[in-house]
Amino acid sequence: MTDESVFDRYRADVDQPMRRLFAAYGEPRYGWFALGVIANLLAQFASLAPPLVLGAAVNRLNGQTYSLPLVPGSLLPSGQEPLFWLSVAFIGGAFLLTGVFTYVYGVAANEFAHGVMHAVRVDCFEKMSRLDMSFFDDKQTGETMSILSSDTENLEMFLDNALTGAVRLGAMLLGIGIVLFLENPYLAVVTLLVAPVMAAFTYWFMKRAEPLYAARRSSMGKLNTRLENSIAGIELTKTTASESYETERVRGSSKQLFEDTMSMLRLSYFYRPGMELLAGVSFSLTFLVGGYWLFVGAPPGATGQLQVGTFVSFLFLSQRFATPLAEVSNIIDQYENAKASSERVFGLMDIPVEVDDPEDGTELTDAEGNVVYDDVTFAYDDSETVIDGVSFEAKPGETVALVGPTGAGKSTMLKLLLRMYDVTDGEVRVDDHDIRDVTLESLRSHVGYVGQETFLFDGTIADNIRYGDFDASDRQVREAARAAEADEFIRSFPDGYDTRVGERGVKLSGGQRQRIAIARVVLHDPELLVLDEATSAVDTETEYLIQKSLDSLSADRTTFAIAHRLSTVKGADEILVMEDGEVTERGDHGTLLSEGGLYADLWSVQAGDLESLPEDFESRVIDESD
Ligand SMILES: Nc1ncnc2c1ncn2[C@@H]1O[C@H](COP(=O)(O)OP(=O)(O)OP(=O)(O)O)[C@@H](O)[C@H]1O
Repeated sequence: MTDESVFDRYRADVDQPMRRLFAAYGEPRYGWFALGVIANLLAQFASLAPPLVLGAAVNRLNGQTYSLPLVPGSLLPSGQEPLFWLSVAFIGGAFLLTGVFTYVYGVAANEFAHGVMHAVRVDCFEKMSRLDMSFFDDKQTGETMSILSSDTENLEMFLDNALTGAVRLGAMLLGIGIVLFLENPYLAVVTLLVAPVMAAFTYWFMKRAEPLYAARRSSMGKLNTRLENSIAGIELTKTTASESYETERVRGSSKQLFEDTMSMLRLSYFYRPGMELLAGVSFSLTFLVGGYWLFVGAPPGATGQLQVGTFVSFLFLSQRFATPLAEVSNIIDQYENAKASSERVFGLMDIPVEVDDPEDGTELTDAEGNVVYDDVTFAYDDSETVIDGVSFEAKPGETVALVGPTGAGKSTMLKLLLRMYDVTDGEVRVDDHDIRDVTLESLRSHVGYVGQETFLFDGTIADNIRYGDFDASDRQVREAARAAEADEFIRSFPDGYDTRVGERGVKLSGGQRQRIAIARVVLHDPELLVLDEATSAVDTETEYLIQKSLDSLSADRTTFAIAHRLSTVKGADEILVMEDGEVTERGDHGTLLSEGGLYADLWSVQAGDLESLPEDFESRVIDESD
């Protein structure tokens, strides 16, 4: 469902993701990268020394000269015993150096890879938190989570393992190639004869593997989305006894992933032994030609003698080919994953933010709380108009109530004030500023919002009241809770204000969560208050308590209240009755009752007086979009 998403649109336009990744995130850490590469090269070169020393020692024992590539013979001692000790020192020193360089390489490569991963993750989150509400309306949670976790991990794996693995492989091939040529060019050609075949085989593998990796990634994404959805909907699954249905759905997605993984692995398992076989061919050829040279005489085209020690070194070194080459499939695997992951990362980063801070935005300071909706029209995305030419004014300190049938556009109206979305036409002004001209932070910090459902972060009750005013003292938190009629129930918990609320606040009742949300607003003390059916989800007794605290909260600040229970907004300065995105009636409670319109009918319904309803009542209150 989320597969064909806004992500795909921007992902498709990401150009050269890996280059961009290096330019944007690699650059500040190039020092670590360079150190890692150099240490890696040195470690590889040091590890080539023991077979060469072994070869030289064997030569000496056969009465031939003890020589090492790149080491001038004049520096070497001539006696057998000093040469023995020198060999021991060389071999010991080579292992020591390999160890030290491998350590340096490990530290540097990880600093680089994890540094990039950390920066990418934080930037992705920062970008995500600035994205428009409409992005979240499309429910991209699973996809966004997987970018923040598994995609950044893929990048880390590639930068840490594969990139340095590739460097190591290159260093190994280069180092072995050079050493072999220095030792014996003829035999070196024989040993390296299979290298072009290996390259062709690798190319073939990469071409075949690419679509298989893509298929696997896609089924992995689908499975994640499925799991995300199934876990989020566990309550519905249980209440409708649909566990087996959900399991079947997960089984289907998991089976697809299994099959795609197996097709990929079948190719991969074919490649790895294939490379090992080619490395074996290289070894056998070296053995064949070198052995022939030693036992029979110079092979066609070769001149001179082959020393036994040189032959031993060759055999050891040509064996070294196999392991790093077999790693190529891992490197390709991780490269493909990282490429797709950086596409996803930059796909997210490239999503444009519509509702953003204006350039040179004004700070809304000391708002008085005058709010004007001036001929406001709004539609979500490109769909039909939800608010249609609405105008009204709320003077500082006034309460404006919005009532009307479900789907009429009441919540949408208030979301426009918070700039969760921008108006399509007209403007919303606070203290004579078009809200699009002031900074988002200063606008929102002047508005307190209590919705139908309250989200609480996992943490303590005090943390949740303090959310948004993080420096508030314990005393201020308690006072706010008292004003929100929450102090009493909070203190009845054994841990009081330090009680942990559980994920999303599940350990508290709806009414308790709502009172915590109100306490949060009281503490914040905003000039504007938005109450979107703040009491709809609670019982009558709690509603009474909440209403009491809301009444005192709204007494001296501009308040917008949406209510289905009309008794809660009876005292509002102005009541706007909305139908199909338009304000069809306006006035205070008395005026609206006397007009005998929809408001008066709704009031009759709530008073239980169904007899007096006009015939068209039902058709007016039924949401046509349902
Ligand atoms: N995020 C959204 N994306 C697209 N359309 C939306 C979105 N939210 C609401 N709508 C549509 O906008 C219209 C107005 O919805 P809104 O929530 O503002 O109505 P409401 O009057 O507050 O309803 P209720 O009283 O049921 O909360 C509805 O037709 C709804 O389907």
